[in-house]
Parts: sequence; C-alpha cells; structure tokens
Amino acid sequence: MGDVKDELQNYKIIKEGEAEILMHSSNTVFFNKAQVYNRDMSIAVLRTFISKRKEEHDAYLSKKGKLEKKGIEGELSASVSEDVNTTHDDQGNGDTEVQPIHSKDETKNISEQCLKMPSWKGSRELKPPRVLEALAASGLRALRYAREVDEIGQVIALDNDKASVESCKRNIKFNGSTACSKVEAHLADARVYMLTHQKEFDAVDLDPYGSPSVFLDSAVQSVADGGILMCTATDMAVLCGNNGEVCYSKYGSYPLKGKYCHEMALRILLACIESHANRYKRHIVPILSVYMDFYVRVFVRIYTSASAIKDTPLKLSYVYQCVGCDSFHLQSIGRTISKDKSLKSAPGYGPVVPQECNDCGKKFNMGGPIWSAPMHDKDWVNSILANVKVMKERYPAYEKISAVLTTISEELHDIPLFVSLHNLCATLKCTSPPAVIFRSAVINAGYRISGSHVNPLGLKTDAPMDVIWDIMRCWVKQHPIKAQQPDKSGTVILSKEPTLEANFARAVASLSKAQVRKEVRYLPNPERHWGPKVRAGRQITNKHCSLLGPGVLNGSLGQEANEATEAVADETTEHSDVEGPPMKRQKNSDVTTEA
Ligand SMILES: C[S@@+](CC[C@H](N)C(=O)[O-])C[C@H]1O[C@@H](n2cnc3c(N)ncnc32)[C@H](O)[C@@H]1O
Ligand SMILES: [Zn+2]
Repeated sequence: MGDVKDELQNYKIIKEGEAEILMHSSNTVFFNKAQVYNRDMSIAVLRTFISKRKEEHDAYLSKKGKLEKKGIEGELSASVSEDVNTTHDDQGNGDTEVQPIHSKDETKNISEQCLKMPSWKGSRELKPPRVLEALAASGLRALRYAREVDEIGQVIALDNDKASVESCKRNIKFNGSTACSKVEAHLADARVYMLTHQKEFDAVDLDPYGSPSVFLDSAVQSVADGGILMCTATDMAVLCGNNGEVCYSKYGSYPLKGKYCHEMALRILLACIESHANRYKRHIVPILSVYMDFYVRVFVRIYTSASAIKDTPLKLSYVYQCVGCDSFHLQSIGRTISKDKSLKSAPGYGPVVPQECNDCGKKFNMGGPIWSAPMHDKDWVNSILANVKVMKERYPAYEKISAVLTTISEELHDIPLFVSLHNLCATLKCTSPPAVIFRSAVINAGYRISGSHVNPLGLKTDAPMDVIWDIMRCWVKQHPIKAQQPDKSGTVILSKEPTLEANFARAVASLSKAQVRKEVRYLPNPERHWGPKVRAGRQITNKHCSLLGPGVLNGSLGQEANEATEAVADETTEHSDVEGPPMKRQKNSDVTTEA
C-alpha cells in the first residue's frame, strides 16, 4: 500500500474537460496542453457528427419505409445508385463545358448523393459510432471522447510506444467505469492496425508528431462509409514552403510561400487525403478545415463511389503565383464536357496565365495541386458553432473555438486562398487603406469579399487580380507615394492607368454580421511558450528548429506564433483603424521571392 502511495507521489493529475490523466514527473509520454483547442474542436465535430448521422439514418429509414409501403422493394438501392452515377444535370445537346468545382452548390449535389451511401445502409438499427484514436499517447483525447461525447460507442486507443500504452491503460482505470467500459488501449503500429481493420471505424483520429503522411493510406481504408477522418499536421514549415521538395515527397504537392500559405497547407493536406482515398475508389467530403496556432487539422467524411471519384480532377488546381507582385491564379486540373447526354472528363484548359504576369511582368512560380473545392461544409460549420454555444461550459477552450468557428462561418466558402491587404500595400510601397474601405471598394465594384480564419489580414474575394490592382491604383492616386525604382513590381503596376474607377464609399456589407455584433473572431495565444512540443523524452536541438521555428532553442515562441500574434494585434486594431490614419507597410519578400 505504502509503495503504491509513494509511486503515486511521482505523478500529478492533469484535468482537461471531464478527463483526468496521471502525468509522471519525468513526463516521458507526450502531452501538450496547447492541443486543448484541437481536442475541444474535435469533440464539437464528433457531437455534430453523431446528430447528423442520426438525421441521415432517420431520413433513410423514412424513405425506405415509404417505398416498402408502395411495395417497391429494391427501388431504393436502385434510386441511390442512379443518384450517385449522375453527378451533374445534363442539359447539353452537343458538347457543353462544365466548369471545375470551386463552389459548394456544385459539390453539394455530389456530397448529398453520397450521404445516402453510408455504412449503416440497409440496417434498421444505428449502432453507436466506434472511434479509433490511432496515435493516442497518454489517452487524454480518447478519454475525453468517451466521457464527454454522449452516445459514443467504443473508443480504441493505439500507440506503438510501450510507455505510452501503459500510461494510457493507467489513465483509463483512473477515469472510472465509463472509461473502463468504453476505452481500450493496445500496443500496435497504427498503420498495421488500420490496414487490418478496414471500414470498421465511424471516426478515425490521426494526431501525429509532425506529418500524418505515412498514416494516410491506411487511415482512409479504416474509415467506414460515411464516417469521418480527423487529421492533424504540425509540420507547418514543410507545408508552408520552407522545404518545398520535402512537402512534395510527403504530400505530392508543391507549397508556395505567401500570406495564404496556411490555407494552402490545409488544401495540400486535403488533396493528399483525396489522392489516397481515390486509390480505393473512395473520396472525401470536407466538413471543417482549421488552421490554429501552429498546426492544421481537417475533418473529412469518406465515401466509396467509383463514379464520384471521376470528379476529383474538378476539385484540384495548380496555383500560379507571381514572383514579383504575389498575384495568384488557379489552374484547374480537370474539366468535364457534356456530350450526347453524358458527361466526359477532360484535362483542364491551360495555361491560365501567360509566361509573364499581366500586372507586373515578372514570372510565375507554380504550386500545388491543392484542393480547390470548398474545404468546409457551411451547414456543418453552423451546426457545430450552434452546438458549441449551447454547451459553452463543457468546452475549456470555448472562447477560442467559438471565435475560430465564427470566422469560418463567415468565409466565402467557394473562394480558395486570399489576398493580403498589407501585402498589396507592401508591393506598391503605399499606405494601407483601412480594411473596411478596401472591402467597400470591392463590394461597390460588384464583387464579394470576406475575411479568412487563417489570417486576420486575409481577404477572400471573387474579384480578379486586375480589379484588385485597379482599386489599389485608385487608392494610390488619392494617397500618393514617393517615386520608386522603375524595375520594381509596384512601379510597373502603378504605371498603368486603372480601367475601373474605385468607389471607396462605405458599403453596408463591408463589415460581417459578427463584426457588427462585435463578436470575437480572433484571439491571441493565452501565454508564452504556447506552441508545438517535440516527441516525448527528446531534447530540443537545432534539428527541431525547422519544425518548431528558431525560437524553440531559447524557449521563446516560434516564428509562426510570433507572426500570428502580430497579426492578431493588427486585427484587434482593425476597428479603431477604420477611420484612423493609414499605416505604411514594408515588404521584405520583394527580393527573396524573385526567380
Ligand atoms: C502527438 S502524440 C499524440 C497525442 C495525443 N493524440 C493527444 O491528443 O494527447 C503522437 C503519438 O503517436 C505515437 N506513434 C508514432 N508512430 C506510431 C505508430 N506507427 N503507431 C502507433 N503510434 C505511433 C507516438 O508514440 C506518440 O505517442
Ligand atoms: Zn506580378
């Protein structure tokens, strides 16, 4: 007895949500409290998944019941497969172009049809969802799922590290009867386990150190039809372009350095998961894709449909980014043509840009392919946010996740990537218009504009780059700058006369509903040292700098975190900035990005 007591003295209890874990003083098992956002967000998604799954099952049973009443046995499955085979309305008499998919309405057709084909198809009883936490460490996440998500089924927690599995088993016992009855811990290589448990889990969670790339192939196979894959990547330096070739080798896409790099990271990860899913006649439907703090996390549903995977090239694009002015253009990989009442796939028309940038005359870097279809499902985002607000007290990170979800709910979902107002001004070496004034000019020119959750200074818009530069030319006419060197991109852009006369009068829609209601949309980090952690039990060395940012060596925040904090500070001044003096921005990437 005394021994047990002595032994327990070496542990401290860490509580997060309703779960408690024992952490040994030597802390050899991975634990990062910054991941509370990640775990809270995942719980919110799982709660919504359970209620949506129930709705889908009820709808399926009601449709089935109606058909059975009419005595039309077998028609349901026929109607479902018909739906899945017809992914577009065919209106053409001869050859008709069908555009690549960027908008939700276009994907909605596809996803709605696929939603009719989940794993429980045909069964009257909907079993509680089974969850796999493939990389569990202390088991904190698995325990939170089991204790906090009502109606959840069995949770399997895996780790290939013996100490982690022992700690996980200890924590299961420590959390009492619900945990003991629902959570099981196994020592296993997650890849082998997932490969040998195909389509068995309604939710699979991947939360690795760094990149999830080696786990994706088996993970997409272990998710049941209509199930959800939740996947984190913390290798932001790789995904954001510091090691472009490493990114290509891990994810099959080239990243581009740019203000939108964190959104590009999300879209590279989505494209990579889709590519693995396609190998098994499966495809993804993104529900929510989030960049937070120092990592990206995506939530995607997975379906099997040999015909739906033909649409994949319509959902992927290369990105051309000008090395001089950062203008960007998307090149879709595929298009479809409708011929004699059937749809055919064809390679995308290209190139969408000339050799030299129309705006400044410099060359383009080409990145991608990225997922260019919507990366969130708006209905899901609204449901998740509503659910989070109702259960406010059950989320330790309520302020943060509700702020992120609010900003995501406002994003233009059909617009991949974004422009940065400060970057535009840095190129022109001009003072920055207040965001609300720039937004107004875009709206007054007949285009849509929204913020972006990944960057408080990002603006998503369907206005083409030439319209954006015209607005900036008009702004500079009103706020003249000193003469610059003639070969600079900004000088070339300003040497052209605008063809559009920008109207900077404040437009009604220039502030989002949440901005009007003064709801929090971005939050700074709660404390210093908030950021990624290295593998349990390992020393921080120079090698980790590429993953965590140079600040880790002296224990300060990484570069990513610093930029985020700076951006939040900028965003918090956005409102006061509205009528205030414009700020001058310097561009430091002018020389380094030149090819
Ligand atoms: C970042 S930690 C997981 C943190 C945990 N999900 C949480 O929320 O607290 C990653 C874990 O993956 C485990 N791991 C790495 N490779 C693995 C593999 N091939 N199979 C199973 N576990 C693995 C490591 O031992 C480590 O405990
Ligand atoms: Zn250019």
